Amino acid sequence: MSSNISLSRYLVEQQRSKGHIPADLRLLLEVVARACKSISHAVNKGALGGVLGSAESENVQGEVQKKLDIIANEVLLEANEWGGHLAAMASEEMDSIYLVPNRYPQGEYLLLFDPLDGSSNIDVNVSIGTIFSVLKKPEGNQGVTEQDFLQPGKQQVAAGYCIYGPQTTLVLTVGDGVAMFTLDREQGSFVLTQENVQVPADTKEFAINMSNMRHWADPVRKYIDECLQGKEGPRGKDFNMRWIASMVADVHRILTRGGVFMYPWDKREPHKAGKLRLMYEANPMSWLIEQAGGAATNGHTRILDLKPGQLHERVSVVLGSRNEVERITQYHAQI
Ligand SMILES: O=P(O)(O)OC[C@H]1O[C@](O)(COP(=O)(O)O)[C@@H](O)[C@@H]1O
Ligand SMILES: [Mg+2]
Ligand SMILES: [Mg+2]
Repeated sequence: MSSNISLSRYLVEQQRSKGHIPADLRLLLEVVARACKSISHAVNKGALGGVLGSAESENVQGEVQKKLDIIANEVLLEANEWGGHLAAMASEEMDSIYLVPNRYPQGEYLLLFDPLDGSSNIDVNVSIGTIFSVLKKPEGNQGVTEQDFLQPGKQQVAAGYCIYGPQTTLVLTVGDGVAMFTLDREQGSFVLTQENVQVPADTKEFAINMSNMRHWADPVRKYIDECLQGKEGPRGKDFNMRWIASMVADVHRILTRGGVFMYPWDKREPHKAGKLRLMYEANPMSWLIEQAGGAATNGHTRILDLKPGQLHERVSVVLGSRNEVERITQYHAQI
């Protein structure tokens, strides 16, 4: 159902009547949305636009980059660097931070992004997305360093993602709940399609990569074991499983109908806290989930309270329906 409220109008209301965001943050979010629209067009062209397949490069995490990883990164950098709202940006695809060049006006915000989430889904035409997080540059500092980015997720001033699926939908929070905007391709604009998104506290659906089961720690194994026992087990109900291998798509499902998502620490690489990145994957998703009434922990601690030690820090993630996240977190305390 269309509401005829555009993203621009929603943001103006957040600024003027609700006083939630200043004008330059509103303008920054408009630019991020425009960049997502442009990535959506590139995704839709697929093989016709020459955007499928691998590039011959690796990112800082040692992962082979897809062409679309690089294209999406460029689109976000180019769209945002000259607007005057930002001081610097950081991305999954760049080793270190990107300072807004001196020839452009300097702003007060820091933008972090995973330009293309779910890269393994690109070539097989399955949903992918862009994740973003906005922080305020610490006051009083001249210039920007990586240190300025290392703020806990609870200090985010805006966060969201754009999913490129059967529909392109931008999902946003500025600390006033979660709203969803669907791209109307005829109008060329994002239109409000859901406000006050709520994740139910209970669920019968979990999302985890089951192929890693033998590597999990005991609390995760216990939780999934109990789910798999269904009606006959201690939970007394049957569970369903989904795994899209794109965090954006899995979180979008949870925001839409509930569920719990886990990418836990495992024994394959014991020195790594997890696979997902704290600052531009876990933090923005955790804030969205909390704003929708859900919960997000690393098995022990609320994700938004974690103080990052480095830009590309990894983290174990448990998020979604509140009662399930609490149960899994309790298992970590007990076992
Ligand atoms: O292939 P796996 O190990 O199941 O991992 C899937 C996870 O990896 C990710 O794709 C990582 O994101 P990138 O595509 O941005 O590297 C998550 O979105 C997803 O939850
Ligand atoms: Mg990702
Ligand atoms: Mg990515």
